[in-house]
Amino acid sequence: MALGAVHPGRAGSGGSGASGSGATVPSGSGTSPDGVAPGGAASSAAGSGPASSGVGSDAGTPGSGPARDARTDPDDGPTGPAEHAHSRTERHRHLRSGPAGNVRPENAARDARPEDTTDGPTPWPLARKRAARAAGGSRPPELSEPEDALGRTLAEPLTALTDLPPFDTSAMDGWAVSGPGPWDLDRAAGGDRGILAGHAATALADGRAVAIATGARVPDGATAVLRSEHGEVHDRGDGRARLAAPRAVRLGQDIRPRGQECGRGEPLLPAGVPVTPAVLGLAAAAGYDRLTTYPRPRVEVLVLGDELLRHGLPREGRIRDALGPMLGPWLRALGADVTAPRPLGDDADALHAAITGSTADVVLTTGGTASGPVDHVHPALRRIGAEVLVDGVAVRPGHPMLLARVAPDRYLVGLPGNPLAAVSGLLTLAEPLLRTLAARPPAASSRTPLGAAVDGHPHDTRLVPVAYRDDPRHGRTATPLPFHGSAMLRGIAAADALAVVPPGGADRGDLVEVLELPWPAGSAARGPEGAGRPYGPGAHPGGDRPVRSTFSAPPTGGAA
Ligand SMILES: Nc1nc2c(c(=O)[nH]1)N[C@H]1C(S)=C(S)[C@@H](COP(=O)(O)OP(=O)(O)OC[C@H]3O[C@@H](n4cnc5c(N)ncnc54)[C@H](O)[C@@H]3O)O[C@H]1N2
Ligand code: MOO
Repeated sequence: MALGAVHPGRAGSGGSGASGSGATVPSGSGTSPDGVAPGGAASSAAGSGPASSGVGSDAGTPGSGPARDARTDPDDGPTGPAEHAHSRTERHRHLRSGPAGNVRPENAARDARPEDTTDGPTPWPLARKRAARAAGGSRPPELSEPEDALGRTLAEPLTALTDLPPFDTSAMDGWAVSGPGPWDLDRAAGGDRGILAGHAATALADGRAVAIATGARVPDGATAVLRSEHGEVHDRGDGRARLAAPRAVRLGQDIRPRGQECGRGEPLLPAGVPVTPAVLGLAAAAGYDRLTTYPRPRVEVLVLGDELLRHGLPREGRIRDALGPMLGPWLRALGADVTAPRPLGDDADALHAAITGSTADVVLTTGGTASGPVDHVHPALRRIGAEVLVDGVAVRPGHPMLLARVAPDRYLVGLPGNPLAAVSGLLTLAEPLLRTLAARPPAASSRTPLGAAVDGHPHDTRLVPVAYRDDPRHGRTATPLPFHGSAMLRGIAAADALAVVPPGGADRGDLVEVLELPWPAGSAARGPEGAGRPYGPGAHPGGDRPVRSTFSAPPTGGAA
């Protein structure tokens, strides 16, 4: 519950007079049009639009936050909105002059921070590294049942405990034949239905054939399997039949030889591989009943905030807890074991007791990271003498996020309360920490061209929800989505990934790092009214309907 969130310098920056915005509160209220309609009509009118991110209160204004105020940040530079409200034209001018095209040269010296400075927010890439290295590794490996092993990491190589297939197997329904045809059909050998999968077979003599099912063990003496659609049976009237093959039959045709996939003792997968459903299948086929895996880190989620409701509609200034329902499944997808989120309200003693009493590897708090009167996370950490490893990160949204060691091998990740800021903290700090604790392999870094320009924060990284779209010029692009304000989840709920936009911004077509989300790309919401509409001119999501606000200030909040 941060109070006083109105940015002191924002009054002059609001009120572009532009109409048609999705913002429902006036500038200075904490809801920024930045998150709503980057590049939208209002932004062009203001000349410093929402896309000039990092400029609204949502994107945060450097040096303005309580977390920063607590420790003077020499790197923050000027804090006034005027400094940050670069027009797109202005930004492009800077971009063109920079060698990498992204960082404005005149900011480069100011932005350069020594790798391990303890002052000021930690640069985003360094924060992720620190989180990954905070823990030495996982708890010791253990034998787990397949259903528990799913999503964990193999602690030992998977070695075949059997040949696969374990015997010569028919690949087709038809007949096992011995030698060149035609063949005497042996109806007695396997009964009417021939040899079925899972049944034993007697040896087949040269010149004879027997019906066989897919997956059945091929009898000794068989030289090939003839598919049912490729053979002709001629009844000889005396209860016997002849089988003929109009086409030539190759030796070994449609027989899967024993050991074709692997021999017993052959390595199948190395240690360190994540256990996917396919790995579970392979392990079962190869003879495993249980797997040796690294245990999942245990995470306890503490949801702070007296204003939060767990059911029903927002009322009397209170809102629904959006993080409790979201974080459990998200953390599970990141490999953690998560208990039901605990709502703690804004109670300093309850927080202290919950942190010190927890047996989880990681306590994850939501809200209370700033320095409002009921923001208890920092005081709680001081009270227990925790070692703060990351205290604020140069990223928008989410800059007040933090990471601390609260006891040997026990960690606390403090996520800011604004929901998209919490996602930012989850991916910046919790994901790398949990990756190490779960002994998961590092995520493959992937870079994708941006589908539209994104204005940058002067010296903080931005994380922007994107959807993958096909672009005639750039192929698959990461197209920024609207509704990416720190208090909003509408953009991320329609997103395939989060684009990492470097300080200074990036242009359409620039390759940017993307953080994949733990659900399939392409499953994001689409449609004309969906948040999946791309960012850019004409994509103003709030411009086509009235804004429901009791305030009379311009709905866009201007450049804010
Ligand atoms: N004077 C300043 N105030 C604030 C600054 C700043 O720089 N100077 N930074 C802002 C930023 S950025 C963020 S992010 C927030 C972080 O604040 P807290 O971590 O202390 O979070 P709260 O104040 O508790 O909540 C912030 C906001 O989010 C809502 N919230 C909280 N929990 C939930 C939840 N589980 N589900 C949905 N929404 C939640 C809460 O009601 C507030 O609206 O601080 C700013 N303040
Ligand atoms: O509102 Mo804050 O930018 O960290 O999300």
